[in-house]
Amino acid sequence: MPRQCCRLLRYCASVGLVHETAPGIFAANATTKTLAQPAYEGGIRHYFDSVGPTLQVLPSFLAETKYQDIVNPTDTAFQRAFATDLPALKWLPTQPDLFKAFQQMMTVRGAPGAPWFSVFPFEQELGNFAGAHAFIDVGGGFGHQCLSLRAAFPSLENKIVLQDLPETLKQTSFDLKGILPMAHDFFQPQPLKGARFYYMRNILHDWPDEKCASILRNLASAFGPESQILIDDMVLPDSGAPWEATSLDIKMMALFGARERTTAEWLAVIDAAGLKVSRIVPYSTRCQDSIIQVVAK
Ligand SMILES: C[S@@+](CC[C@H](N)C(=O)[O-])C[C@H]1O[C@@H](n2cnc3c(N)ncnc32)[C@H](O)[C@@H]1O
Repeated sequence: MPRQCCRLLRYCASVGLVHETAPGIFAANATTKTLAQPAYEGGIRHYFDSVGPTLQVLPSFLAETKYQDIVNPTDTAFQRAFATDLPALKWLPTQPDLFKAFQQMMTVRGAPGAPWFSVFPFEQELGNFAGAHAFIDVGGGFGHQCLSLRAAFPSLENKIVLQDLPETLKQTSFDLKGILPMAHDFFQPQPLKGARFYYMRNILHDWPDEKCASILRNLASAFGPESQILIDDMVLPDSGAPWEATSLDIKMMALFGARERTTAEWLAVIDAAGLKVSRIVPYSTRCQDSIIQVVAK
């Protein structure tokens, strides 16, 4: 093996990324195999190429803005890092490689845990709903949540809709058979009326409070008598939040001018949209990823 490769692999072995089976001989381990999957590779690229440069400028950005709350998606450390006036979620789609890495990473976020619908009483809530669209994944990315729901509930075939920006839908390589893809901007009124579930995973944590209220109002405008919104996001504890949650919160601050939220903060945002919470069902213990069930007041 060339000396250069050996040197790099010796480093990888020292931090557990490969096994050193004999002097100068290396083998892939479970970590190597995980990180070689496109979704995890996407995660590494996203953190190196989009999050890293943003966090590098965050300290000076915070000092310049005198540690004020960051609530404007067009005035965050991200704009400084990438010399753009666009919000991160508008700029990233203009950079296909960075955007693909971000979307790939999202397909495995939370993947090792129990799926949300195995804890939230999904079937019971679905009841005998007979409308055309049972489940709309609003801002559903590459469609991974739609696919796992369809696999768990085959009767939902052709009743699940994946909505996202056209740039996202164009890039998905998943076989979306039985799922209806639809380009839709969630800052516009929801065109599909009367669905049972309007589901959003890791959407509202990307936006400041006012924008969240606007997204929620656009969904509520489509409510039929059986409709509800399911927000799938973290609920921060009032104290003692784990590092995974607090670091994601800082990422939301730095890139999007957004935040992870405590129960009180969720209740306030949902109330501002003229809606109410009917229950909160946590489904992952470590980060308190939860389904926040929202209904008309
Ligand atoms: C953090 S990702 C979450 C993706 C997916 N829900 C998940 O949990 O993996 C945010 C998603 O919002 C989409 N998005 C951003 N702005 C949007 C808009 N105005 N309308 C619809 N989707 C949008 C992005 O394309 C992206 O797929």
